Amino acid sequence: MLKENYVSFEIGKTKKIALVAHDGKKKELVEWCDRNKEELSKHFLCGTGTTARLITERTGLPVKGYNSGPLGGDQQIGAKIVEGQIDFMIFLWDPLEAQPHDPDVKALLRIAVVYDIPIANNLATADFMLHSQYMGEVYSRKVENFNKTIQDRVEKMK
Ligand SMILES: O=C(CO)COP(=O)(O)O
Repeated sequence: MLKENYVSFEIGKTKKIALVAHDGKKKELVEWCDRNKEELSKHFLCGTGTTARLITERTGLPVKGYNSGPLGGDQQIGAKIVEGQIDFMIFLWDPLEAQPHDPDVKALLRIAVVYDIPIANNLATADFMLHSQYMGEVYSRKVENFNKTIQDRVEKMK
């Protein structure tokens, strides 16, 4: 039963990492990326517009930039998660500052949980993730089998 409701996704050794930080946390994330640029350079990096630009300027690492968060960047990253294009995310959201796009922030965090994406919301977690043995291995994460869910729902509606 459990088996048919879940499908597993294989993640290669090169991870696709999303990097996002609110304004009050950007300096922290940029400095963390600089300290860890050797490890990060082994992976594919992307991020919301301003965060991506600042990381590239400081570290020289290529970071594919989406729109700025308040202009839809969080949603673009959420869509990439749904498409299987992101393996894990470092998202330093600011617990002390209200955001105009709070619904987008929530949506991104929610969809990352739905798709079993590891998420670091602070640098301590980011450190643990980056130094995990799984970084150098192929890893399988399990997500609900959405085709099965749709099929079950369609059956119920009949
Ligand atoms: O607002 C953000 C995440 O919610 C981040 O967007 P920027 O990187 O464009 O500032």
